[in-house]
Amino acid sequence: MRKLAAGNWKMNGLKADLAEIAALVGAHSGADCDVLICPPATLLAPMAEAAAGRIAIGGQDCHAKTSGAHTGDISAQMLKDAGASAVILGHSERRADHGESDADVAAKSLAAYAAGLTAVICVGETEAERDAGSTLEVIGAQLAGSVPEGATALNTVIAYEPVWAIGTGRTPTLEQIAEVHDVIRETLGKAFGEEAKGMRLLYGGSVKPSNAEEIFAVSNVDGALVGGASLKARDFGAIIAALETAGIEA
Ligand SMILES: O=C[C@H](O)COP(=O)(O)O
Repeated sequence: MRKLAAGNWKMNGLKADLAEIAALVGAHSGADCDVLICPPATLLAPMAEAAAGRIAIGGQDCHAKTSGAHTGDISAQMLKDAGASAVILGHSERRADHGESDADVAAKSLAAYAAGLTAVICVGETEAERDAGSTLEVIGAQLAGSVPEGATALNTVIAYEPVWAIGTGRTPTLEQIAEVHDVIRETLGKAFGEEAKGMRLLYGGSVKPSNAEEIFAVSNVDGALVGGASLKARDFGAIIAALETAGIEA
């Protein structure tokens, strides 16, 4: 399967930062893995133009409906229209800041499919849940509630992001990442059969150039969803290079 390096710019980036995309496209448009950058909505269209189809561009959220009286929201169709081919859904920051439930994430995923976007559906446990020994149970429930019927290897990517590892510089052990990713693959297999084998499973949470190689060598890790280290072409480029190497060695 082709690996995926996805960058989530979160609420960062001004027009001046489009230079990072130009640098990334210049250096990595022929990469031996897929590259996706999800900028804030204000930069979607100019970034898609700068990327010129050589790397993929995605949104960070979408509404479950296609249009209507929903001030401040963006539909999947609008993301597509602006040049996106994917959308991150159910990120823990959306779940925490906007009270998004698994059912909301499932509804948004269906909207993404209908618009022809790939849904990058995020799951992950809090530190308290890990300490309580309920990580696998939490992930299982999030998958069951957030990944809708109709999910395929083409339209769905799952990102495992332990909440306590996001932006903290802390990461799970490689064994802990393997344990969760293996369970995600198995759980998806029970729900979606053969399709699950081709669904890409990304790890996210404090991925950086210095730890990317060892994380990409872990079983069932098919790429990464990178926050802070995706903001600079140089750092993200190093992560892309580590993923390309992992793909060749696999
Ligand atoms: O979506 C990306 C993740 O939340 C990871 O963020 P981070 O790489 O800054 O820890």
